[in-house]
Amino acid sequence: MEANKAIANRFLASIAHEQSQDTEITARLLRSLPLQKLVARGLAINNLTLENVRTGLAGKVILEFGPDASIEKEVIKGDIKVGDVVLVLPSSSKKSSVTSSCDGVVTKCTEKLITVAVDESKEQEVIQLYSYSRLHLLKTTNAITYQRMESTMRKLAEFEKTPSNNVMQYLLGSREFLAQPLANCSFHNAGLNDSQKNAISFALSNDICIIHGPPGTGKTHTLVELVQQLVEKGERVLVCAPSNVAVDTILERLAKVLPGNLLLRLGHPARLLEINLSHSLEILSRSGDSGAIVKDIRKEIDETIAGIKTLKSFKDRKESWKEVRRLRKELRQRERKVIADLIISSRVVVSTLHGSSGRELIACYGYTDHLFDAVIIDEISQSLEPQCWIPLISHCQSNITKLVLAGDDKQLPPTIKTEDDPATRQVLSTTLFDRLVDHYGSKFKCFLNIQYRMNSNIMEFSSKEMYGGHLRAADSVANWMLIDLPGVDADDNTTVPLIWYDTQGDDYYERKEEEDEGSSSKFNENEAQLGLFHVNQLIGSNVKQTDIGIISPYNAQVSLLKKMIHSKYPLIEVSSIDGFQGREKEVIILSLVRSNDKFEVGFLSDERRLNVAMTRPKKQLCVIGNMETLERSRIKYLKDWVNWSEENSEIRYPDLSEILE
Ligand SMILES: Nc1ncnc2c1ncn2[C@@H]1O[C@H](COP(=O)(O)OP(=O)(O)OP(=O)(O)O)[C@@H](O)[C@H]1O
Repeated sequence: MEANKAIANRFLASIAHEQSQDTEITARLLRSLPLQKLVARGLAINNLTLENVRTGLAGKVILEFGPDASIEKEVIKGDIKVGDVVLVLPSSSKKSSVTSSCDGVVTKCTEKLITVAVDESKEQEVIQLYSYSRLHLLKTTNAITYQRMESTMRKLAEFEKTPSNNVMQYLLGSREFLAQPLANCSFHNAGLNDSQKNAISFALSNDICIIHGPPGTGKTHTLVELVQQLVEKGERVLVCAPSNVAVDTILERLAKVLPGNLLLRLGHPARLLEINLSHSLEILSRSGDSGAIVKDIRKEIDETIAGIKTLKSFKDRKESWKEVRRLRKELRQRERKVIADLIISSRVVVSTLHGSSGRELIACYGYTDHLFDAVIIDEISQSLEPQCWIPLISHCQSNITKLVLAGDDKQLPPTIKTEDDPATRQVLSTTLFDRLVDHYGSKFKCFLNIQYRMNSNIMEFSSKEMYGGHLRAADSVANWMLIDLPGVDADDNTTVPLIWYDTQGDDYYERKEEEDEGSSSKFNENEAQLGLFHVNQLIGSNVKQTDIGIISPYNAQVSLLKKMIHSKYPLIEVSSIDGFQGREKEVIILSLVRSNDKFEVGFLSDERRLNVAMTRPKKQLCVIGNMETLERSRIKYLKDWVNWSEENSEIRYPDLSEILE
């Protein structure tokens, strides 16, 4: 079988399984937990009122919800965020009628307002929602992301022979890689280090390149310079990442170095930073002359819809809907042209991987044959491989001649929901980064070897175990400690980069959360007390709350820590390790939780998760955990970590009675 069909078929089966698992897990939770518990788990937002309905871009209606003022002062967001798919339901409705609700995508989520974009075809359901005084949102499975991966894989399978495009051939493993001599390059950013310069020159000279950037090594820095260089060469670039957060990070940096009119952000402008708003396709399409006409039509539609609410007779409502449909058709035609003009006149388009197959972009091929020369994908190790194919397959008409992938295979992989099928897990957890390195070795991989985040002691174990000892700390950070922060006192807690509170002994036994639908997590109360104890000491030494982060691999421990810490220190960030990937703090307290006689370590056995945890702090890492449980587990990485820590960190043996005083 041809390589394209083999890859596509492998993923098609896995995507289908993953989607069914994801849907099943969500459905089980929605079925079995009452609304209050769903809210407590962050899966629902209750007590909302529908305040406004307006027309969005590309056939979407935007529903604006606010908190029901008689019950809540603000929207209790839980885990619901921009990009999530939600069901909108009347608060009075029985769970059994969930299927008849209206679904949409969250486009904005603040304390005062949450907006949901629904398809215009759902207009009847939207009108029905108007008659309910109180509504709630339920987080549900995002079928769209699966559909896009699936249709991309189907298109990949349809190629009758290997495509002539070089980039595709590398991805299919059907082309030998021969590195080209490095182009001479004059860099805009004079401060780039040699490994960054090398990566940029390599990417400019070759069709394909992987930029391997361990934590804090300036991946984004490097990509920004690369984009500048490509634009100067006259190339059109599509920059993608799996999440909106990652996309916005790179957009913010690009906006500082590229002329505004060359840069365009696809997707909802909801969470864009102020500085990025001027690049939003939606905002730009509303300005200028053609934007003004489009705006007028939109206004007319919104007024007509608002009027429908007040109409009593079915016939009048039907007539008004007919008018809305006519206006929408006109709006779509005008909008399409305005949007295509904007995209074609830009040089760099930034979007999520899924967004790269959006209607707005694809419609441009009605006006031009060629949109992009180069595709850059950031956070490749957090993307499923089928996601990475989306920009390439959606724009195969453009005949992409360069692909640059950036990421780190030693940090957390994409989340996979499937638990019951190891084969599916294996297929999906192998990222494009892994597969290419497996096939081509390091032939087109460029390693960034200087990190600008951590004191060298904090970095050392990670460098040795995960990066072959090749990572170095920049001089500017190698020796920094908490005492270097303005106003911080010099004492035992601020002049040490690595601290371990060893909790071996009976006082710190782990406990299991009460079994609930879905899962049961672990927690360790006395470890949490110890976390609070260390925080008290740091605050006593004048370290700011906002400079401290507390993380743990277990959600139950995160909840416990939040309760304990936030009542006293509301500005300290408490998070799961997974939720903290890509972030940093001056000091990180890591609560490991596991402490048992069987030496079971659960989540701790994933070395990539621990690697993320230990590379978040800049000036101090404080680990709270039972060294014996780790040392006597069967996991070599954990044994090595304990042995290394015994030599290289300050080990403290807490006296619990003093701490609990
Ligand atoms: N050549 C350099 N000289 C000085 N500082 C640099 C250099 N390259 C990167 N930095 C700094 O290092 C920090 C990390 O850079 P950046 O955010 O680009 O890294 P990253 O690899 O994308 O980060 P992450 O680990 O979160 O993925 C930033 O504060 C950046 O300013």
